[in-house]
Amino acid sequence: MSAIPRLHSSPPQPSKKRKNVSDDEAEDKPRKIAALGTSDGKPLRNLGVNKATTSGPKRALPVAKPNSVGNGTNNFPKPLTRPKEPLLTSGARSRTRGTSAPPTSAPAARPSATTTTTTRPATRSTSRPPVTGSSRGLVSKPPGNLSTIDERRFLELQHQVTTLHSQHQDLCSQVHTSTLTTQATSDELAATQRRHRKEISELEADLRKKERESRELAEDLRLARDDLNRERETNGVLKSTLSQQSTTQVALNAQISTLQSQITMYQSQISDQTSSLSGLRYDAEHQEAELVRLREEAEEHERIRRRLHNMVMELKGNIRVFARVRPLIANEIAAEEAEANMTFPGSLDNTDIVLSSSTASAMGNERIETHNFSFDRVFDRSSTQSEIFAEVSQLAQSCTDGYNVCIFAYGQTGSGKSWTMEGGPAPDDRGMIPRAVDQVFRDTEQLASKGWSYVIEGQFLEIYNESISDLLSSSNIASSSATKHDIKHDPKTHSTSVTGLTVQTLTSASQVFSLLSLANSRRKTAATMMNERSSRSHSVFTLRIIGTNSRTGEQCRGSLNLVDLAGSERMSASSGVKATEGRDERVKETKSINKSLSSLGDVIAALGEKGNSGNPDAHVPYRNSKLTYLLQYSLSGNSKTLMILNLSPLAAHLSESLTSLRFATKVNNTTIGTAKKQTR
Ligand SMILES: Nc1ncnc2c1ncn2[C@@H]1O[C@H](COP(=O)(O)OP(=O)(O)OP(=O)(O)O)[C@@H](O)[C@H]1O
Repeated sequence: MSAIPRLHSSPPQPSKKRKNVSDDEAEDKPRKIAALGTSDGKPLRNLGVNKATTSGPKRALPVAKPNSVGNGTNNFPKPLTRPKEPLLTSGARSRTRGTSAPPTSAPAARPSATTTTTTRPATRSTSRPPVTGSSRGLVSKPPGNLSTIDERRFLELQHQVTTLHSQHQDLCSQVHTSTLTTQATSDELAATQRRHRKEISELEADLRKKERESRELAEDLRLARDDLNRERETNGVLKSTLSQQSTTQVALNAQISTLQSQITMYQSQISDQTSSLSGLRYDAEHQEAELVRLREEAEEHERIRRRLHNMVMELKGNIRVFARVRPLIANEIAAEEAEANMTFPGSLDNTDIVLSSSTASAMGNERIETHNFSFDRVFDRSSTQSEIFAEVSQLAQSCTDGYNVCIFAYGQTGSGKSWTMEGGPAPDDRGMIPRAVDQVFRDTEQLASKGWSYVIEGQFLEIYNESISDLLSSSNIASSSATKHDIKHDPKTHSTSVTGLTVQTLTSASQVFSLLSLANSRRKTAATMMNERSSRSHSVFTLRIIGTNSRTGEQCRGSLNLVDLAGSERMSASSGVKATEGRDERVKETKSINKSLSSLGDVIAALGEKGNSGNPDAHVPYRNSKLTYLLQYSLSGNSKTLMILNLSPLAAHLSESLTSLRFATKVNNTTIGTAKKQTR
């Protein structure tokens, strides 16, 4: 805006002139007022000037007529008022020109301020009426009818009029000068305005351009602000992340310093331990030698243990006999069957059983007989399976040491043989077979730490009417019974095998249990087909255990035979079958059973005699029955044999119980030599 000139600035010359004019007017005003009034200050209208001049030439005081100035037709001076400021508009300028400015030709004749006084008479003579001449005439000669006072008064007024005329001329000259000055100023102002308009239009164009630029800048600014806000948000996120990272870093630094101090501590410990390591190494070598020595010692202890265990078993007798009386079962209780009179004296060692029976004499008197029996252990009606196995477990352990072991269950039908050997499904009711199998697998696992590894094989057969059936065969029991099975002995290894019999390699006790249940289901099928065949047959479950010691190279071969014998009742007791066909079959069965059981007794008796005579070549009739021939190596002096005599609690079975007790006593009194370990 500095380029815009100030509207009120004007060239110095005209301004100075105008100022001079104003100053002159300011100086002239009091004089003019004073000149127009009387000496005592009264206004001129109170004077009788017009009245006085009515009679003379008409010369009125000049009255301002705006449109008559400068047109040359009116010579009256302009009123004694200050000239107006010229307007800036062209209309105003034109009016100013038309009223107060002289004609355009006037500037050529316009005198300067200094020449005004010298040229005034000439100007008056050309453009104004000859006022001065008539005035002089009045001054020089007043009317003759006036008094002296009035004449003097007239002269004074005339003088005043003259003075006023003179002043009027001066004022007109000043007005003219002012008009010229105003005209110049107006032209200059117009030029300035045009220049200003041009400048304004240029400035407006600039302004529009600047506004456009401003809008663009504002848009840029808005975008930049948006960017800035986004950057601020990002910055805030980064700041919070940074503060979290800083916190984590502080924690990590603390951990690092802790770890470094620990590392320093460990390094010092390691250096300490390194120095003691050589000492420890020396100790370790010594301890290793000590360990070898201890291991050898342990193996020696194991050998001693086995020897001592065997000695204990020998002291107990190679054929041992337990007697067990079963409790009454539900149907017997319901039928209120009478119990036999059995007592168990000697509660400390549990080895005795006393049966009392009453018979009527020929004279009709009642005769009471008591029968005392003594065995290795006697178990009364309340005994449990685990109590029986506590005595049997040592035998099961012997077979892993390389001995042949044979456990018989002997007794009449229904006396509890199967219950004792196989037991019931509940864990507490499990019999000797599952418990012995468990023990064998446990022992082989424990002996593995002493260098022993074992191969265990199993077979399960049945002897019915002197023929062998395979209870583990995949074919049905009838076709299996038709297959001929021969018994073979190997005198070198003292092992027995049966031709055509299924032999399973066993790896766990659970596998054995599934085999036993398979065999039982086959026996039940056979029982349906063949009339209580299970009670009339011998079943033999055999585990063969072959051990090898990887450290000592020692080998051992043992076997465990678990035998559930057929019912031992006599012919008279089993003759209750009415049908001829069934009776013949039962007679045949009974004969077969009695033959095998009496053969068993004969073998045991012969073994006893052999032991007593000291003749190793004495004959033992093993071949008299399939059962004794099969169990040859388990009954000989090289084996350990246990007979569990099962007894019925019923009074009705007392006679059979006494027969069984007498047979068991015979066995119990037999010494069959010293068991021999089958090792190489
Ligand atoms: N100690 C016992 N506790 C409970 N019940 C028993 C016991 N002993 C045998 N029993 C039950 O007596 C009944 C006959 O037992 P078991 O079948 O074992 O006799 P067994 O001598 O094997 O007969 P068989 O010669 O006919 O096979 C079965 O019902 C059996 O559950």
